Amino acid sequence: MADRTAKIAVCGAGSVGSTVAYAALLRGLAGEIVLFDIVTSLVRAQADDLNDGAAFAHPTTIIGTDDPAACAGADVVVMTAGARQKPGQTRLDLAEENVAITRSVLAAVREVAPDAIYLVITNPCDVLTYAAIGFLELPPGRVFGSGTVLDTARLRYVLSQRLHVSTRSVHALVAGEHGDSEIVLWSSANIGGVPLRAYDVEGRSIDVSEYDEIRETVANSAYKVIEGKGATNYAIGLATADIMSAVLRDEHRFLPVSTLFTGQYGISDVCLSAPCVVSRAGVAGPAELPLDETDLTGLQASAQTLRQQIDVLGLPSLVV
Ligand SMILES: NC(=O)C1=CN([C@@H]2O[C@H](COP(=O)(O)OP(=O)(O)OC[C@H]3O[C@@H](n4cnc5c(N)ncnc54)[C@H](O)[C@@H]3O)[C@@H](O)[C@H]2O)C=CC1
Ligand SMILES: CC(=O)C(=O)O
Repeated sequence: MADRTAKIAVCGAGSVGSTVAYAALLRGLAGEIVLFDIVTSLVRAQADDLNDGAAFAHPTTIIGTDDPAACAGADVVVMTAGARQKPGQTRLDLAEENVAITRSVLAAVREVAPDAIYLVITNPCDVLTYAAIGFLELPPGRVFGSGTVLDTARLRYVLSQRLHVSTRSVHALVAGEHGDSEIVLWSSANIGGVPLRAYDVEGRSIDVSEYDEIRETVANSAYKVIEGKGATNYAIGLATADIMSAVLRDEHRFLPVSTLFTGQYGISDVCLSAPCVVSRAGVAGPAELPLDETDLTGLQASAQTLRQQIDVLGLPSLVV
């Protein structure tokens, strides 16, 4: 059932922004969804197309506009505006251009939506989450990134296919950067409660020797899709709607979103993903799982990759 009082503002009405709005519409997350983009003809057309489907979805008003003032009073602001990867580019290659876009978009939206929860999708997601916390000058818990929620869904899909079980029975997480240095937390992975290392049902199991190849498959998934169709949009649309549900419905759900680390796992002053509790108040955490040495070292190395990028961009420190 749609929450008629909730308002979502989606900045950027390209592939990702429009699919986020579509997924939110289907899940009935809000009474009003505002799509904001600088390309007036595009944003109006996206809203018209979505409104044409209103008869088949939850009652929701969709507005397409080039005026950031329309985001006024939003409960959740989703940042998808910016450049996307061309085939062969990494997410980190987008940093400089997208930091500038994020700064200008969020400055305008914050004026009218100072009480919102801000969710960063634009890449490089972790670096931009860090930048957005600085630009917005809001408590870090009110600003976070989709992080490895999408990568975790990809991992669950790959494991479910190999083990022939539902994705819902796969409890395994991707953490760290939403990007090339991401890691799988193998030490806590389990299938229906059975540790992955001990799992052997109907002759199906995953050997430790397969871990690296599975991580590569998950980390390269976006490159493969971008090679084929120029962008990824459906899975991130669904992932973003799921995160927004955790916020708007105050679900207090553990999700691997990107948040500011302040000493957890020996990591500080960088945004990356580890399980956090997501609720109407935003994000709390990250929680400190008991990681084995390999997972801990991998997480710290991923943090180091992101920290170097933040240094290159000269973003001011968030942890003193
Ligand atoms: N975090 C994640 O898991 C994922 C992140 N992404 C990222 O999302 C971003 C968007 O991707 P797409 O939608 O495919 O790109 P797109 O090019 O289809 O759409 C981007 C939109 O941003 C708009 N825009 C640019 N500057 C703007 C400004 N100053 N104000 C308002 N709107 C502005 C453009 O007009 C365009 O419509 C990219 O950075 C991409 O890498 C994509 C998929 C997954
Ligand atoms: C593009 C991107 O970040 C993804 O699909 O993972």
